[in-house]
Amino acid sequence: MNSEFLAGLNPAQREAVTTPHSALVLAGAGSGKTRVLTTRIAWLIREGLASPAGILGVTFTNKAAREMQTRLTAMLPVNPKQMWIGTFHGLANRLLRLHHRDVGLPATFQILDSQDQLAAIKRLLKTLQLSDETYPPRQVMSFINGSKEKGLRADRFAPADHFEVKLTEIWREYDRQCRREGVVDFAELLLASYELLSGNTALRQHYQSRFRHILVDEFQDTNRLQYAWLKCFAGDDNTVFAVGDDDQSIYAFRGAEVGNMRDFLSDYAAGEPIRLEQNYRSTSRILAAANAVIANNRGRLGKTLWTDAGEGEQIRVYRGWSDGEEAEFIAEEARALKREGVSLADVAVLYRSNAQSRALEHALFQAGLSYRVYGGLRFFERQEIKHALAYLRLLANPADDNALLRIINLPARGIGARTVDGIQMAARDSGDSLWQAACQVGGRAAASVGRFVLLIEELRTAADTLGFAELVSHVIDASGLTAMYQADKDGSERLENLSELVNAAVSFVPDDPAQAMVEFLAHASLESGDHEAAAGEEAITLMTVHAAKGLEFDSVFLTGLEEGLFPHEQSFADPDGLEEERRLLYVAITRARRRLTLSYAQTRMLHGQTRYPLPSRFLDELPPELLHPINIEPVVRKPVETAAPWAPTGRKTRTPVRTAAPEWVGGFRVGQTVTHPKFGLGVITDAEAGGGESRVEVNFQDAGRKWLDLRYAKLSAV
Ligand SMILES: Nc1ncnc2c1ncn2[C@@H]1O[C@H](COP(=O)(O)OP(=O)(O)OP(=O)(O)O)[C@@H](O)[C@H]1O
Ligand SMILES: [Mg+2]
Repeated sequence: MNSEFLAGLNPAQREAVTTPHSALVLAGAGSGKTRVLTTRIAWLIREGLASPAGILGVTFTNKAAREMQTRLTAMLPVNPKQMWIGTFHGLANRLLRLHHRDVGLPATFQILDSQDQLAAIKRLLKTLQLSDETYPPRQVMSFINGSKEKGLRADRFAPADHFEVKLTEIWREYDRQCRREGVVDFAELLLASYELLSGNTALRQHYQSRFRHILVDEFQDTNRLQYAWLKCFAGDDNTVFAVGDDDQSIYAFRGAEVGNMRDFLSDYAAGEPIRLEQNYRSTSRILAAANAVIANNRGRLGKTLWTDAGEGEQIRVYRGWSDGEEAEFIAEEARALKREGVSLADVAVLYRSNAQSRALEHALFQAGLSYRVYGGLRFFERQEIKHALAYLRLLANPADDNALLRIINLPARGIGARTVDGIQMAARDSGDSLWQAACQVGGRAAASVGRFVLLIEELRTAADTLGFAELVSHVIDASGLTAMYQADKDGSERLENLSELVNAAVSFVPDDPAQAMVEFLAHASLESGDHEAAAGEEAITLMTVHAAKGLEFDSVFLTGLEEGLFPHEQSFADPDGLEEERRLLYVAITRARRRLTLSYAQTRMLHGQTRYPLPSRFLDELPPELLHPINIEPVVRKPVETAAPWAPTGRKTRTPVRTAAPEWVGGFRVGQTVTHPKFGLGVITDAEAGGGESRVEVNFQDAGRKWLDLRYAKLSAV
């Protein structure tokens, strides 16, 4: 039992690593849950209690899976491919590849990412001659996915009303279309592999005796289907080891259920959860801030978290006049850190919404700092990459109608929309794939379509002789994509990305070289946006708080702490929504090891609109003694007689003091927070002065935007 892996762990961690039973580790951020899980795998193998092939490990992102594999190969002489470590989707894909026949899929089935899925739904609505105003494609998509994530099938679904009857019909047709084309969406990956196992006792027993040890990280974010999926692997003799933190559950909007934790304890007779209470990540000030925020949530399972890392620096709070100024401040700070010798790889800038990254990217670019945006437009989602992949997909699977539609006239080769419609109609009538229909086109379009068919056939021949990476390169050139982007004066970045795609193909190591293309295409659909094109270079990490889960950085800038943004406006109406936002904030704060900077702006451009947000209510939930306002004069707190109606109970008021005033009108200026006896609290968004008249426009928290004449309006500054 005295493995070297146990040295350096605290007693609770050691217990978790070595427990012979199924167990749930319930512990706060940075307490070593992921470390314990990884160490447990290494320990089980080293002690001879498990073989690498007997491990099933579920992580939340592909990046986390890769990190875990890298760590394990450093600890043990194992081939990481032997262990099944991956995301739910990645593992489901692996299962379906092995058993595609049992679920009626072709060996080369393709995975639709959400963009592809949306395109497939739009195409279907057109075929069914349904209006996408009556049936908005996104709504159809979330109906289908949401239902599948509950383990449902169109045949067993009980529609609640006429609209759902119609949606269910579309769903049934959509599934038929996917089958015909040999494609599978994300929700289907999980559901089909779940049905495969739950419906086949022999197969289930096979996997149960293979994977003696099942380990799950970030367990709080599993949904019902994922829970049921895991259960298929867990027979009487398997141990299931799950680690999680109810305070970090941030995917309720996608059906994640903290209730799974309670079920886990009873389903696996796991006894009491194992608690880890020491945080090894953050300074005590950072931890105190996180603890203070999350204490405002109800119904928590309850945990203790402490650190002996020392107080550390205060948490800095910066207020920018605009989002641009906020971004410049961060760029300036990052530059200063770099001058001090801090590696940019230790710096992260986090935000609530992807749309915020633009201003930040701009400022970092201007400052000449390298950065990497995660989870924005993923590498494999870029249009030029999708075009190239569509050629490969059509080579791998001629029935892939999505792929054919994308490239039949791209680059333009004189095949008009009417010809494409004709092909679609012919395919519908004969039940053929679009490819088969295209091969039979006659008449005026025969020449142009014929050229396309010849091209694909030529590429297919090339696929038989070329290595995979050579094939990718050949496809990009022979298809005309290279020439198309060369002719485009803004095409140079796209050309770079295309050659990066060739690089990705060169460095891709398939499990089965004969299947390199199919495996690569699956990888491209599942990859969660952490393609490290400029790997090796030290760069600042830009990501959403959701994407930052499980990660840690020495310095964290958390931006956009504004009402409407964080907490997000969609959460206002619903106390559960607000609690989820608070958990998100808890996740964000606990990413920081040593230095945390919070920032907000008084004006922000979002989705093409200028907003004048109030500072986030969450700022009020942080104990003031932990904070160091950088450019805000001391906050004067005074009691209010009546709290603003939208304010949560217990909200303290604060007197924001503004930076240099751009424009004063009758004692007020744009950006200022004011109150009105009838309309309540608001922010001045515009002002006009002329003659004896001065007017201001105020955006009231409750009453919306109003122009007020300053001669009559009883406005007062807050
Ligand atoms: N016993 C220990 N001694 C020293 N460092 C430790 C110990 N346990 C964990 N750590 C370190 O603490 C940090 C946080 O660990 P880890 O990421 O495993 O926490 P976690 O509980 O998974 O956090 P999160 O909830 O954010 O996912 C890591 O840098 C890890 O290496
Ligand atoms: Mg973790």
